[in-house]
Amino acid sequence: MKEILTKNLNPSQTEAVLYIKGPLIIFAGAGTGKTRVITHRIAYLLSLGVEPQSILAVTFTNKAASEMKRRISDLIPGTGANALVLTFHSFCAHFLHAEASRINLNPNFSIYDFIDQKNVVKDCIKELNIDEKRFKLSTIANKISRAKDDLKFPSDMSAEAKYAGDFFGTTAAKIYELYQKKLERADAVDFGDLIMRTVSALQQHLELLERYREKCKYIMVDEYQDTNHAQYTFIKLLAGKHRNICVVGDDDQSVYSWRGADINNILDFEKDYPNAKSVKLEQNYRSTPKILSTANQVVKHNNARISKRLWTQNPDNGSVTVLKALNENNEAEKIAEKITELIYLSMYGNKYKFSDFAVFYRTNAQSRTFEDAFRSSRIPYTVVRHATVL
Ligand SMILES: Nc1ncnc2c1ncn2[C@@H]1O[C@H](COP(=O)(O)OP(=O)(O)OP(=O)(O)O)[C@@H](O)[C@H]1O
Repeated sequence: MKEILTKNLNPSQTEAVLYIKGPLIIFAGAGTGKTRVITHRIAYLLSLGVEPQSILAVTFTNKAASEMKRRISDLIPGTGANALVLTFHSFCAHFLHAEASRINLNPNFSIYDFIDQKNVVKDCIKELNIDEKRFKLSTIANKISRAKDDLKFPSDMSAEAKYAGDFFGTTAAKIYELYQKKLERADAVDFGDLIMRTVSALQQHLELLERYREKCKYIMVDEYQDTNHAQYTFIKLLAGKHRNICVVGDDDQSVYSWRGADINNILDFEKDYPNAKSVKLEQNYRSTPKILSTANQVVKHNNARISKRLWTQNPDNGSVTVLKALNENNEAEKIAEKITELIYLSMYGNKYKFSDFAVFYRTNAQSRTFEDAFRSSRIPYTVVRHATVL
């Protein structure tokens, strides 16, 4: 089985798949077979007779979790489907349902999304007679979410704000306190609570912690560079004893600091888990050498990073063009013009279709400018969004 599972892996991938005892960090550049490694590693554990339910693989999106599950099932039909591959939020939601009675929670609790959260904040602001213009709903809702990502209770937020003489923070802490009371009264938890309450439960009830440590004997975390403090603590608690923890990520692809992600979680892994093994996946299977050298030139300027250099055996074709634009509207117009030009030229050679083009942007709000430009240039398009976390 070992030979079959490693047949389609390069040497670094094989090393990562076969290293199953003790802490392992896999630095995986884009397109280097990260998902292939995680799925093969789980399949390898299963092939050794490890119970599927004792392998926990955590991802950030449901889409990633189902893709991984599908690939594991292809490798090990039957048992593969039973491995615990799920998001942080769904693991914690299951945990809170299962352990509700132990931690003073109604097992039929509801889960509030960001819209519900903002409605509760609105009620709190009203009830506390606070100026809604100065204390904007979404700013406060975000501040509460960030506090939970950092495992901070209203009392922590209040103490910090008082210490810093921060009036805004002191008021936000009052809102946070009332917000929590309202959620409790409604038997509700929000996304941040799912993880924060799980962490608190594991910290406060040693018996629970031991039981879950025993249950989750092998832990894997995808996109580790995107974990926030709460998720990091959750993993550290579960893996703290057996230390069979494998994290996969790329410090060069950390884009969620605005959402509480802490790049130090990946950079400090080897400090957190002394004697951890580290494997770098640097062979890229998706891009051409020119794209990779351009990317390498950009990321090498990042301040704190683990040194790595992506390379590929793919043939070189075409070059990277840098387009300078005056502003975001001009940028979208120029891209629309370029697509129109290439499609028009193709009418004779039938080279490009609209579906050959993809536009990547950093934040959802940026889609608007492209959508406007595409509509006015009559370019058909689809906006592909991230799957929700639950
Ligand atoms: N050892 C290998 N030999 C040949 N092709 C490979 C190998 N490893 C990965 N690939 C191919 O590289 C591509 C990327 O693999 P995969 O989806 O597992 O990577 P990833 O690192 O998870 O991607 P992403 O950058 O989206 O996170 C896939 O097309 C996969 O088939």
